[in-house]
Amino acid sequence: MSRRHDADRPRVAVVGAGSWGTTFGKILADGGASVMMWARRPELAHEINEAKRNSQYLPGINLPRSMMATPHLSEALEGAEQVFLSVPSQALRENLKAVRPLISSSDAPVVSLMKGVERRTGLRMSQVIQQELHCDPARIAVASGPNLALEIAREQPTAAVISSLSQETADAVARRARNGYFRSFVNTDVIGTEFGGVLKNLIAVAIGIVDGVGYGENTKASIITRGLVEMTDFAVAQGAHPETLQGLAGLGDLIATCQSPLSRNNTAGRLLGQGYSFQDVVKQMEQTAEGLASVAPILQLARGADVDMPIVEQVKRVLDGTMDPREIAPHLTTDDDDEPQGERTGNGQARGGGAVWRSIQRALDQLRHGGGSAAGDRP
Ligand SMILES: NC(=O)C1=CN([C@@H]2O[C@H](COP(=O)(O)OP(=O)(O)OC[C@H]3O[C@@H](n4cnc5c(N)ncnc54)[C@H](O)[C@@H]3O)[C@@H](O)[C@H]2O)C=CC1
Ligand SMILES: O=C(CO)COP(=O)(O)O
Repeated sequence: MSRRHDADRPRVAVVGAGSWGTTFGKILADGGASVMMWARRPELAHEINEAKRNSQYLPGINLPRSMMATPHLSEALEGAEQVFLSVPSQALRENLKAVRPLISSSDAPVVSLMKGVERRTGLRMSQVIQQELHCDPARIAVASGPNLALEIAREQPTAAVISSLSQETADAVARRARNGYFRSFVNTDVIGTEFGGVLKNLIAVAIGIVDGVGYGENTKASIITRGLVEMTDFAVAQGAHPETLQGLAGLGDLIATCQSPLSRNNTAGRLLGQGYSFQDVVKQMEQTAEGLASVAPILQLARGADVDMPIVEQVKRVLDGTMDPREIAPHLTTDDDDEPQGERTGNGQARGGGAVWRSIQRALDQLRHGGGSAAGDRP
């Protein structure tokens, strides 16, 4: 089968042909683009081209004819109007070094589909892209939301947020990344959108631990609810808008990832809760569970911003083997001398405290004064 672009369709490139890269390629192709995937392994590129399948990552899914793959990065990127990146976060920087000379004369938007931070630097993926490509940040976008790959590959409807400092870039990417089963909203809060995706992974690991030890719905509901406060306090302290964490990239993704056995972070947590060590879990995971590498840098950033993250702290302790998973709770059980806290005040934290409550109040104020809906994702 030929791997030539259809001249009538806009060309896009997707770097990384795992479960999300391949699914996003299908979203783009079903939205009208001619998609060239870069797959590291030639045999995977061959399977995508010849069988229109990616049987390892998306069993049972037929891929569209307008989706092709190549093991050659230069071929994937040639003439691409938009470039989507979907490799594990820890591998992004090394891959960008190869991408850079190939797109140096292009001003195509570069879009991160990833949900991790770099372990060594604590940087978000858009920051790593900016550093390695030396490009205008207005060219960079990120995509995030409740997007379990296999559900989307089965064309079950969902939505996401495309975020860029440039409204124009966000709009251009959102127009490309939409079809009958996938709706892209836009915002300009890159920090909130990226951290939403990173942080919900950590809460999903905690929920997996709860499942693994066999606790029930109360424990999960309280960890999800307090987890959202933790996520919001952290993200706001880093410069995010609280509304973003109430949207698809925050609450939406938190619900999807915490509830679904398809989630790799949730699965990794379940194994930890069942008593497997961190090393055993890493060995058993066949796909990327970003949360495992993000815990330490997130806690370091949280300490720097004076934000408490008791749930994420417990995940770290379980990963380190210094806490029995059965001690998992929405609070640190070792802090039993704490004074009672106001539920929504976030414990008076430095800058992020009370962000959830403030955003709810702002929304209520706007409604009361006839100001329409609260700020946030817009289609
Ligand atoms: N799978 C999902 O449902 C979703 C995943 N994501 C994010 O997408 C990103 C990619 O994850 P998945 O595709 O799910 O992971 P995956 O484990 O399914 O696939 C990762 C792909 O990257 C390749 N890879 C591994 N190491 C590499 C390296 N050093 N250089 C180049 N390629 C390498 C693998 O061969 C594989 O093709 C992650 O940040 C994840 O959080 C975001 C939304 C949904
Ligand atoms: O980000 C995801 C869903 O939105 C996928 O979650 P996992 O990486 O835990 O599978």
